[in-house]
Formats: sequence, C-alpha cells, structure tokens
Amino acid sequence: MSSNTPRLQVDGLTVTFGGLTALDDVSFTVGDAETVALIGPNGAGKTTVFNAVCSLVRPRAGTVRIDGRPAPTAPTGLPARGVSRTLQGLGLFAGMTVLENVLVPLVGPAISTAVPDAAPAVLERLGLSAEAGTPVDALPYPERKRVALARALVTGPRLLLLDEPAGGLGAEDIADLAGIVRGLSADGCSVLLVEHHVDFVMDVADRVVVLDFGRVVACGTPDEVRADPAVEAAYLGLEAAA
Ligand SMILES: Nc1ncnc2c1ncn2[C@@H]1O[C@H](COP(=O)(O)OP(=O)(O)OP(=O)(O)O)[C@@H](O)[C@H]1O
Repeated sequence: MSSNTPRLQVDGLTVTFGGLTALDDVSFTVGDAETVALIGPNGAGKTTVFNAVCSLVRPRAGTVRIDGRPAPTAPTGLPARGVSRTLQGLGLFAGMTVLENVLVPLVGPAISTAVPDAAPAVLERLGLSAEAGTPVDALPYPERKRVALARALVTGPRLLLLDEPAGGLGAEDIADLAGIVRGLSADGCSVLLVEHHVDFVMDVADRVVVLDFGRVVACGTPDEVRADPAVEAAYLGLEAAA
C-alpha cells in the first residue's frame, strides 16, 4: 500500500431497497489516522453506508476498498483487514461481565492483530479496569457504551466505524469521548463516524461528509461544511434531531 492510499475508499456507491434508492453514487475517502464524520438527517443513508462498507448490504453499483484492496465479501472478513465497528444498539451480552464482553471478538477465527493482553490495556484506556468483573447490565448507559467501544478496540483496528458514539451521552461523557477519538487518531487509527450530535462532530472530525436523500451534498472540513449554504437544510434537520 502506498502512503497515499486511503484507508477506506468508497466510490460511486449505489444501494437500492426495492424501489427506494438509499444511496446514490456516494463517494468519499478516509485517510490514515483521519477522522471523517457522516452526517445528515434521518433516513439520509448513513447507516446504509456503514452496512455497505461492512458487506451487510450488497451495492447495486460502486466499490468499497480498504487499504487499496476490495473490501471482504462477508463481515467475518473485516477483523483480519483491521476493521471494526460499534452498533447503535450496543449489542452487549447481558449476564456477561465487562471483560467477557470485551473478549468476545478474540474468540473464534484467529485474529492476527490481537495481542494477548489487549483486553486489559483497552479497559484501562477507557477507564473501565475497575469494572472488568462487573456484569455489564449493572452499569449505567455511558459505561455500557464505553464497553461497546472497548469491544470494538480490542482487535486493534486500523479503521474504526462508530455508529452514533455520542448518542444518549451527557456533556461530560461527550467531552471524554472526544478525547478518546483524538487519542485513537494520534495512534494512527482512522475513524468513520455517523453522528447526530453536531457539536461533537465539529469538534473531532477532520472532514465531514453530508448526506441528504442518499446523495453527498457537501464534503469538507468542519468550517467549510458549516459555511456551505447547500448544507443548511440538512443541517437544520440535524439540529432538530440532536
Ligand atoms: N433493509 C432495508 N430495507 C428497506 N429500506 C431500508 C433498509 N435499510 C434502510 N432502508 C431505507 O433506506 C433509507 C436510508 O436509511 P438509513 O438507515 O441508511 O438512514 P440513516 O441516515 O442512517 O438514518 P438514521 O439517522 O435515522 O439512522 C431510509 O429511507 C430507510 O428507510
């Protein structure tokens, strides 16, 4: 991979569900250690982008490349390509401890990037060491959300997809999350995040891709996107939803 090969390259992605065009010729990149935010009103197609990148939906047209190579054809191939994601609904296993939840991705197919002490290191990084033995369902929502993030980080991803990481969090937890995302970027991890919380997006993103009705209506730095008159309608929709 040459140094200017994007970590993620989405080209001309078009996804349809029956007669509905959910994504229409969507193209963008995420570079090394870059944080890119996908924003747009409800139904704009953000989650469908994630699902296409993770091979959960088959595009009608377009390509997804990771480190210059076609994305795996099934989600099970993602960890070995250095990709992981969080889910909007967290997807934690109730009745299992924090540590057990975080260890889940390390069970099953061999993951060459995993290191034996990855789980304790990730728990420490996210301030969860003291909760390692606590059943996950005994924790308040912000901690559970951090457990879900820890689980995504335990495989040492080079591309992390975060689905609404700030959703349901208060100001203090959002500030902590911003620090975590910046730390990931400093360590060379690329981040693609879907988020409705506009202040958080403008704080952490290097670039912002704005989707509306399945099309990219703007792409640029947070300041460029904020100043783009074409974004205003979608932007106002976002503020109403935040
Ligand atoms: N599996 C599916 N079958 C049919 N339609 C779908 C499916 N998944 C998504 N859609 C439709 O595709 C469009 C884009 O949905 P998507 O969930 O990607 O939007 P979004 O921007 O993530 O919205 P939100 O902010 O509400 O999560 C919507 O009209 C949605 O109803």
